[in-house]
Amino acid sequence: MSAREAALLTLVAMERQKAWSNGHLKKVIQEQRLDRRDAALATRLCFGVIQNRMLLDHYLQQYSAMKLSKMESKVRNNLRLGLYQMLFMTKIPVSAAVSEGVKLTKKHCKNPRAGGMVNGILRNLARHLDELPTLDRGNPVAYLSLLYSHPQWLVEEWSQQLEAGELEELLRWDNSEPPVTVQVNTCRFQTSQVAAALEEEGMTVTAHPWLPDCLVLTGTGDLTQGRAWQTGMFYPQDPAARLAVLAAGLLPGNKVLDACAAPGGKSFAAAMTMGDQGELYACDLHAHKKALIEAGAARLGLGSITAQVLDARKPRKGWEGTFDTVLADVPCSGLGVIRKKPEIRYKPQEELAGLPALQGEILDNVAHYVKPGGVLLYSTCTLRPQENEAVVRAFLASHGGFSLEGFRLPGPMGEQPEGVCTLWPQRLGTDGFFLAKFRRREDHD
Ligand SMILES: C[S@@+](CC[C@H](N)C(=O)[O-])C[C@H]1O[C@@H](n2cnc3c(N)ncnc32)[C@H](O)[C@@H]1O
Repeated sequence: MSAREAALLTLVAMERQKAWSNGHLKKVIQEQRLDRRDAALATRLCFGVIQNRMLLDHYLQQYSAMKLSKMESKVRNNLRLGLYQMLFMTKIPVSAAVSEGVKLTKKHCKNPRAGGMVNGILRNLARHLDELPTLDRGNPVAYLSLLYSHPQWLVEEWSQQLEAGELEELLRWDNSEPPVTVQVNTCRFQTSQVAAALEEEGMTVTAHPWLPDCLVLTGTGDLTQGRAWQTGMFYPQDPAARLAVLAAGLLPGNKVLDACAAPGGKSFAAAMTMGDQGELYACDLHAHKKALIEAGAARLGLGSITAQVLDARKPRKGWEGTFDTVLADVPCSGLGVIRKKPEIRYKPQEELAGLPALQGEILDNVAHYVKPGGVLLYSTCTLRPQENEAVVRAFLASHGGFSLEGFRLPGPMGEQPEGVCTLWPQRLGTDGFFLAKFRRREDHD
């Protein structure tokens, strides 16, 4: 199977089965044994189409008599792949982008006329690539929305938080290629030892500019195949996710609850911060995810972690007031991690409406588990005030026993005296996160 075919099948699966791009693509790459070069090309094509879907569709629609929405999914996505290569992958000859698109359409589409249609539309576009109609700049939000393929409502929301230049930087950032960052398993290995092992596997390794024991990798291929992975030397995690744990100020011997823990990244970071000394309950609602946490903890050799299936909205007998720290890394809209999950931007806005209530419900319940004087750390990987500041305000208004407490983070974020902060990707070079640290008063029941 070619790289283009792998990308096409993933794009179609995303539309039909609501598959995640990354998960489905990895499966196809493994099943079809694509080599490193083809895997990289398939990934670039698939992510590129998702990242630019609105813009591609805007141009394609102007060159097609048939509505794109009425086309068979394989035809529509073949057109997108063809135009994406012409506009964004200038090293690929335009003729190859067209002919491969036509070939794949003929192979995969039921309608015998589909190949001819794809050929006609792509050839016509190829002839006019230098004179595509310019985008209307009349409405800046609509213009940026189309140029960077982000839904208009989202650009509108961010335009209320960021000035124009920064807003565009964020949108551009979302469509850029994310680096691979991993955290060293400091409980068992030195950072230099892990860097050397990864270099031996053929990767280029650099130390993260401001987060200790974090490595930035290029030329990775499938990380899980190497000895460094198999011996538990590291785990993949964005620096922002580790900051969310560092903000809590954990100490060896602490009793910690990670209430929404799967696949386990923050639990692993927490266990490492505590030198694997203490008790760490890593819980998640979904039974199948418990195994993911357990497998990760076993691979890393972290004995302090116990995984459990638990609904963070429901009281758990015997846990009231018993934890030094509770981490509430709640389910959210994920709009801070668009760079890694490009399709998350297209989630219908209505589907996000219930999230603040769910986040509030989880926070209300898990707050009971914090012992007097203990910490509750709220985090999301989104950049929407409704799921961030508004949830914090509502919590404070109904929990007189808790107040925000300042914390210090490594790197450019430094001191956070207010106890809340947004990690903006375009400023920090990380995923987008929101953190709030609450302390329960000693004298409050
Ligand atoms: C943002 S993810 C957590 C990521 C994780 N903390 C990490 O760093 O790897 C949110 C998690 O919350 C879980 N979840 C959703 N509703 C929940 C509930 N009511 N109780 C517990 N977990 C829940 C989801 O299954 C998901 O794994």
